[in-house]
Amino acid sequence: MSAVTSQPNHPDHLSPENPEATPAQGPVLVVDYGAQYAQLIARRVREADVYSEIVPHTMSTQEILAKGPSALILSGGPSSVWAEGAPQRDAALFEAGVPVFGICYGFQVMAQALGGTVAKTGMREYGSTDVAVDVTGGAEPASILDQTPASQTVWMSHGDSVTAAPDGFEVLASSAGAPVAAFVDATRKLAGVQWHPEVRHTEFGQQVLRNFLFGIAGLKPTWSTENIIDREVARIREQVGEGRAICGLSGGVDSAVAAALVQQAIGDRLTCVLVDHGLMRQDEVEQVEQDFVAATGVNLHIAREADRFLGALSGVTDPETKRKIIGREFIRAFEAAEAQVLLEASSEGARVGYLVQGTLYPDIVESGGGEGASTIKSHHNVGGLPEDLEFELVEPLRELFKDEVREVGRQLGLPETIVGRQPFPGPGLGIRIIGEVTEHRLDILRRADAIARAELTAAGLDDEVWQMPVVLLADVHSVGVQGDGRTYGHPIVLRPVSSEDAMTADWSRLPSELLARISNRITNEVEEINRVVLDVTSKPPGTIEWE
Ligand SMILES: Nc1ncnc2c1ncn2[C@@H]1O[C@H](COP(=O)(O)OP(=O)(O)OP(=O)(O)O)[C@@H](O)[C@H]1O
Ligand SMILES: O=c1[nH]c(=O)c2[nH+]cn([C@@H]3O[C@H](COP(=O)(O)O)[C@@H](O)[C@H]3O)c2[nH]1
Ligand SMILES: NC(=O)CC[C@H](N)C(=O)O
Ligand SMILES: [Mg+2]
Repeated sequence: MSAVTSQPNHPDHLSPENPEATPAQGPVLVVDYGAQYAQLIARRVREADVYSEIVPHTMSTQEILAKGPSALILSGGPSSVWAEGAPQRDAALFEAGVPVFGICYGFQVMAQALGGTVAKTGMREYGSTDVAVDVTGGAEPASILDQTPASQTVWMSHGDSVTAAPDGFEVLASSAGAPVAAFVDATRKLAGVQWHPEVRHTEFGQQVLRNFLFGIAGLKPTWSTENIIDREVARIREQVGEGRAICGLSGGVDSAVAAALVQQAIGDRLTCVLVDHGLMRQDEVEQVEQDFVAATGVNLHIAREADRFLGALSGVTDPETKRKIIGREFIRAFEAAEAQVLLEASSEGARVGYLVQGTLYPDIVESGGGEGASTIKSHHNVGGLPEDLEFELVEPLRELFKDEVREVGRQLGLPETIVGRQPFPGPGLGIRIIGEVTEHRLDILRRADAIARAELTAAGLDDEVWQMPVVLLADVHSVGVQGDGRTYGHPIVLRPVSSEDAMTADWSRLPSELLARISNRITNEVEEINRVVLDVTSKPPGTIEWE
């Protein structure tokens, strides 16, 4: 399951010019109904050594079958099967003899197409959910729940539920909000689950997928993989040729790995640019400047642009507007840095042309870049890019997830202090102040954040916690009593989460002594804060960042 054993969703791999990659067994096609997780499903199938790629739900049944799939997986999606214009599927797809597995919306589509019932029961389930497996029935010879326990915790994200399975199906499991949570018709090789087996937080998810692929569909693990590093270095060389590139470098994992790959491809024709947008954490810019260059030897230019960003953000409170402004100003800052970079490289008059970004697949899908996927939030480096972008983007990691990127970083020899670093969003503290972003509010948040981070580190929990945003509720006040006097200060939110790829997350159960220490220190040392609250929401339904 390492980065180097995963394949992107790239049609070239199945093209006739690439006979080596053309498997005797047709691909498992993931029909994307606008899911956040379609790419994750394809990745999990490939991790089971079966080739998989994604097709849009707008493809007709005939077109899908013409691709010769060995099996189909219908993904989740934001629609309700009852909504007008909701994507549907005719029964022909299920009658073609090709094994089909439905996940969440795909499960509901399958149930509806074959005569089952889907209803809005009013019982919605998001995040961790208990399901009871019906062990009495136990579909023979193969069930998708083989080798999983009678009671298990899965991750759900649904409002509609299947209340009656179609004829010929056996109901395998139920939950409080999903009377039919899994079903199978082993004879017709059709099966489905209401939950998400593809996310890491679903404990037996990979087993369920394997049960479908090997037990129900009878596939063989024939897919072997190629090396991501070799492939990406070759792609970058082809794209950039003899040109020059700048890389937006934040000190985070993704840009560090992207920079290392591009450096391997084009050497010192790469210059890294760290934009100090005034939204960084305490001492962060200085730290990246020293430690990063020492560890990697990259050519680093620091663009000091706090005035540009804070000016543009003045008076803005809407999260998407903030994100778009930050995305635009990042590009303006890179353009301004370009001239300086060329001057330093004595190539005035030329153009850099290429901008390297550490964009990952989750940034793209959350920005609404998947097939029919909802926009959850516009990541500054994707959905926040301005229309008049003149750089050609170089994004060697855009098909990968964070755990894969960390693995690539390790293979490239980057130190653990960089590849193990907790993520920090490009828009920085700008999306952790709920309300307008001002110098004063940034200063409050920076001081509180520094305390929380120092205490987490002192407790030795940096590796266990994926990240811990500290969020300032700048427009909220609450009453307190300090030194026998009344205060009317701001609350601050701690959002520690565990995750593997940021697609799903759970709130971290931090020791209460640690929470007490953080709360005590922040309220004592940061005058403007008189209350510390803990966010105990999983993703879904929450996201990790508040904006
Ligand atoms: N302050 C910054 N200066 C320059 N580029 C930046 C900055 N912040 C973010 N970027 C660019 O935006 C991309 C996306 O940011 P993101 O935070 O997702 O990645 P990262 O910072 O590299 O890694 P991590 O997820 O570990 O924080 C980065 O890879 C980088 O190319
Ligand atoms: O570079 C980034 N630019 C962005 O605009 C952005 N928004 C969220 N994040 C990070 O992405 C991961 C998932 O975050 P959410 O659960 O809040 O969507 C978490 O790790 C977030 O910190 C961002 N990173
Ligand atoms: N994640 C999903 O596929 C959700 C399916 C559908 N939109 C529901 O809420 O039930
Ligand atoms: Mg970052």
